[in-house]
Amino acid sequence: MKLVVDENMPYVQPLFAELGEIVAVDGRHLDAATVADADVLLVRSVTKVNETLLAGAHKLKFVGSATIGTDHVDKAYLASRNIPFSNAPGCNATAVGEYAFIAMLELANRFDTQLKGKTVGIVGAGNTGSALARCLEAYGINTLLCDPLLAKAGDSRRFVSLDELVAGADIVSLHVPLTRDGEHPTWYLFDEQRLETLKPGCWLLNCCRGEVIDNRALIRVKAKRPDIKLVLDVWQGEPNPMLELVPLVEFATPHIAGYSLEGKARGTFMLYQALMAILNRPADKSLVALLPERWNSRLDISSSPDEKALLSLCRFIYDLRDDDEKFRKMLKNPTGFDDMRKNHRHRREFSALTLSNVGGSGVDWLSHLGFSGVGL
Ligand SMILES: NC(=O)c1ccc[n+]([C@@H]2O[C@H](COP(=O)([O-])OP(=O)(O)OC[C@H]3O[C@@H](n4cnc5c(N)ncnc54)[C@H](O)[C@@H]3O)[C@@H](O)[C@H]2O)c1
Ligand SMILES: O=C(O)[C@H](O)[C@H](O)COP(=O)(O)O
Repeated sequence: MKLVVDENMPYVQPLFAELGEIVAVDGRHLDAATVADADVLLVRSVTKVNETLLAGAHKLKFVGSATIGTDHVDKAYLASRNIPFSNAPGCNATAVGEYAFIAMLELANRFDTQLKGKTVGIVGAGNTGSALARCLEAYGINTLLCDPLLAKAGDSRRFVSLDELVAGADIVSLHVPLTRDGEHPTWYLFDEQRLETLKPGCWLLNCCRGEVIDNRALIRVKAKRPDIKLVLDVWQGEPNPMLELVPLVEFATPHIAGYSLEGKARGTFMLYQALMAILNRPADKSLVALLPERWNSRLDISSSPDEKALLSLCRFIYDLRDDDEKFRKMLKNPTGFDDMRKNHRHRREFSALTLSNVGGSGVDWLSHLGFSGVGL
């Protein structure tokens, strides 16, 4: 069996080697010839999976994407060829939620204000939006959720319309899939008109797909509205973001919000489970056995941290400033965006760090935030 696999997928050898020959490829430049005799194709978001790529791949038994998003996959085409497809819903949701939460703490620190007391609007309350909401609620932040599809499906949480969210939120964080059709398409959901209605001093974060914001309009609006502060992990036209947009952004990263070690590993593992089920073979390997141990030293805290101390704690896990600095330097190189993604040193999730409360009570919220705890 020949498995063509994106080279940026960890743990492929231990999970798939028993099935046959693994050919690791640069997913951004994968061509039809390379997949022509593949039995299995495992991709990430940078590979366009469509008729152009697969018309000659007659042996293909399975296509998997180790990602949450599926806008790079022509699922109707796969269905028309009866090729089973799986993605990895939720695999990196914790990573995205923690990234957005940390970014908000960083913004508060940079502008000498407090996250505490602000209202955060979350557009799209699925896996990543909910992961962010959990962090915010653990820290006592008021959230507004907008998700007309979940509202219609009977989700019991309280939802508001997008207009209400934008009118009420001091911070807006985007967590929707990229869609062009249906009742609630998200392509340019934040167009010039919508961007202009953001509250004075609003912070806007995009960790979903670049094209959910009209980036050209964002540049125009930002010129008129310097009060708006931006965190962008995703960009229209990746891997070539509009270079004039980058200096307007407070924290800029190359689509790595979901790049925790755990998140990437879960993505590969979910495809392993899906493929084994299709091949009718036991999926007897363990994800926990693949991952490195949690950090074994624990951090003692004597009292509930204030916001500055919380930021220090978060920076211990992930210092967003480092990636932002690297991103701005890397962009000078034409392949910098992808190079940085390829060589990214995956961060751990909050749960990798064990906190111990040596001082008493009042710190339960840190375990709700995601940290592992001893006596919290
Ligand atoms: N930056 C990254 O590294 C990264 C990582 C993971 C996911 N993503 C992107 O984020 C997207 C969301 O991920 P998820 O795990 O939360 O997906 P999800 O499917 O669990 O949740 C998305 C939610 O958005 C809602 N939605 C759809 N259209 C909407 C609209 N017009 N307005 C409001 N809500 C709408 C859906 O009902 C759904 O509940 C993915 O599709 C992917 O494109 C990016
Ligand atoms: O949809 C997703 O899961 C994310 O956007 C994913 O983390 C993107 O990473 P990539 O597949 O491009 O490596």
